[in-house]
Amino acid sequence: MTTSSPTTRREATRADDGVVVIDHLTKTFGPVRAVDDLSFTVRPGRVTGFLGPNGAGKTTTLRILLGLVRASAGSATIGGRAYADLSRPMRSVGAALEAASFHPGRSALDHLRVYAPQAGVSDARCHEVLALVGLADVADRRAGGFSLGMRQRLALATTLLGDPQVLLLDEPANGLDPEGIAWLRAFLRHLAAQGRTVIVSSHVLSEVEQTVDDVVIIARGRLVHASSLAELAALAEPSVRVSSPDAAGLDRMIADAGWLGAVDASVPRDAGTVVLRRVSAPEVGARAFAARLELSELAPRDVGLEGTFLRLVDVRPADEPATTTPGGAR
Ligand SMILES: Nc1ncnc2c1ncn2[C@@H]1O[C@H](COP(=O)(O)OP(=O)(O)OP(=O)(O)O)[C@@H](O)[C@H]1O
Repeated sequence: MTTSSPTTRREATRADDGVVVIDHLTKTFGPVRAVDDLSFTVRPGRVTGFLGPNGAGKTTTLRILLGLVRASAGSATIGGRAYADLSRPMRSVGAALEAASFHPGRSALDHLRVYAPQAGVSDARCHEVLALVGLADVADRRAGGFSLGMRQRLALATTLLGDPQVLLLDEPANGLDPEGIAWLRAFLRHLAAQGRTVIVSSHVLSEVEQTVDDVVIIARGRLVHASSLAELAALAEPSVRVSSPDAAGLDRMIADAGWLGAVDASVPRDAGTVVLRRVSAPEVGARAFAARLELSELAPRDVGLEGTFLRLVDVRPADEPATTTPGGAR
């Protein structure tokens, strides 16, 4: 704990309103451990990607945060408070979790008017959020005729009604065309720059990697990795695809070099072709030359961020520790 002057403490308190803390959170559904002793913190002023494969526990975590599901153990708080204890929830947090459903016969504006009293906002705010998401021109059109992208924008407008400090959005780019995706990225960055906490969940990193500052990656309900996107990029490891007309010779070389553990088991292994992780092309070239092994392919692979993400969420032993620092993932 650091001491601070009254002024800075007041500022800090305001910023703290947007801090989301998941603390040793566990949720079981019968025999299923959907969330398993999960802890992480999300800060305001940044866009955070909440990532994990299907069934990882993202929705359950966010539903607990929104007070829709009760935790089995641990806590999930916004600005230090559980959702149920927030004095004006729609001012604190706006969420678009499920694929939004709208009354098809209701106009975009009327849809927002339904939620306005709950958010404690005026009719003017309904117009304002429609303009913010680029739907002002279709305010009076029926939502039933909207494209998926327009429905996503309307869902976003709904979450913004109460001018919330924290935004929780589940796969918000889904259904948007490239122009819409570019708009969404700029918009989310703008919201974070205003000091809001923006959490975007997705099961693919590539969908959000141009939008997020930070990543929280979970798998099987557990934390796998939490860092800035830049730190995640630093975890990329080299990998190389190697082929030889002499399949037996290739196997021998891999064994002699002590690379059996480096063979990527997730890549189909054709006779005479393997993918080696954490091994560089020059290392393989030198070994092959020394072993007088003919190679027909020696191709370094750019795993990219998505590759690093997939490696991290790969099924790992249940007791293997999560990583929160670069270089610690093994
Ligand atoms: N109400 C429920 N009853 C029983 N099991 C549930 C319930 N809700 C979630 N689960 C299970 O908990 C696990 C985590 O599900 P969750 O929906 O939180 O994952 P997710 O990361 O959001 O996945 P997706 O990306 O597919 O939405 C899954 O095994 C799921 O089947």
